[in-house]
Amino acid sequence: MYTDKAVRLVLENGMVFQGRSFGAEKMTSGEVVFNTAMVGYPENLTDPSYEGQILTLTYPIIGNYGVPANNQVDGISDFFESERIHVNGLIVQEYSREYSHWNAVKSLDEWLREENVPGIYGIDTRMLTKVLREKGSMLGKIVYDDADDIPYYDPESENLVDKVSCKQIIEYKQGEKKVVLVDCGVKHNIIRQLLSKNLHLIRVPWDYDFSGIDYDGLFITNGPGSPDYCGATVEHLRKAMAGDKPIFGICMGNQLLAKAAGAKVYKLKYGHRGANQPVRKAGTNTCYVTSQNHGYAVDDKTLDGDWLPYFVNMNDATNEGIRHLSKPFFSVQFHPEAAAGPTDTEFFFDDFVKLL
Ligand SMILES: NC(=O)CC[C@H](N)C(=O)O
Repeated sequence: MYTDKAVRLVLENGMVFQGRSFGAEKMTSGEVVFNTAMVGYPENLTDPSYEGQILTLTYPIIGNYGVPANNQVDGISDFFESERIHVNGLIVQEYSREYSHWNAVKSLDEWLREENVPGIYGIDTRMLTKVLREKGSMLGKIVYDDADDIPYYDPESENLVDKVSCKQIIEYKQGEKKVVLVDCGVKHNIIRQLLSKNLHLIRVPWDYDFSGIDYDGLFITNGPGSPDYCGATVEHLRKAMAGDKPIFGICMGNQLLAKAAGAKVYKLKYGHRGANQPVRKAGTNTCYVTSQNHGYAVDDKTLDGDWLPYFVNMNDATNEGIRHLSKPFFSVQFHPEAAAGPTDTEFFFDDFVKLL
């Protein structure tokens, strides 16, 4: 049974939200962010880009479809986005004790306890989200009424990419075309997508100098925290950009490609996290609904003349992708692999394969 103790969510601006615990019986701290998707907690909790964050789900009833089994083929899980839960804590309005789904094998509460991650329910997540939208993302902590306080933890005080990237090269051999995947904290659905295109994937750590590999294309993954920690990746990308082999980046990959191109990246007030973020292809009226999870954005006004903005967010007009004018280099800030979310932009994987 879940812990169900009186616990508090405390924000760095002093606001306190009273709730009750589920999941692991443990206090926690991190950056409090919110995701507006209605479904997708198994994918979101295991997305490495959420490392160190306390995730608020704005959909008011969470847990009612349980959690799937962690079946894996070659280390790639069927339904999760990595090997473990990456959030430091989970904030929900109502936790559904009952669950029912064809592939559910356990409750969300059981899974959180197994992975030693605390949850808090009974929080007015609409009010909390309004606070985060007005004041910006904030540090926060989940603390117990009957225990000593803990300090705030700022996930941006350390290199999170180094924590979640693979530690050595992993090869997935299938087709003839060789793609180097620079792993900044890759979501498994990116690997599933690329393998479904029959590629020979060589997954390398974020700071690996891949220039010695004879590859056909380069892929830069998503990843947690500030892109400023990934100077090594940016240096390697710059060297690759002197040639003309195709480069495709997603999310952190967009930010790192932009930095390699000389542009600036800044932190958004509260980020984009959800499954219905509208983007428009620059210079057209073509729009897509996308899955997103990012706190930083590229300042595309700082791109030099060889680069163009590729997509624009229709809510706040921030950059959602860049492309090179003449070379086959492009990246998107949103998630074409979805997981969770709409698959409308999955065609980018085919676009990339056609360039190889
Ligand atoms: N999903 C991602 O790759 C996120 C990139 C980066 N950590 C950000 O928050 O903007």
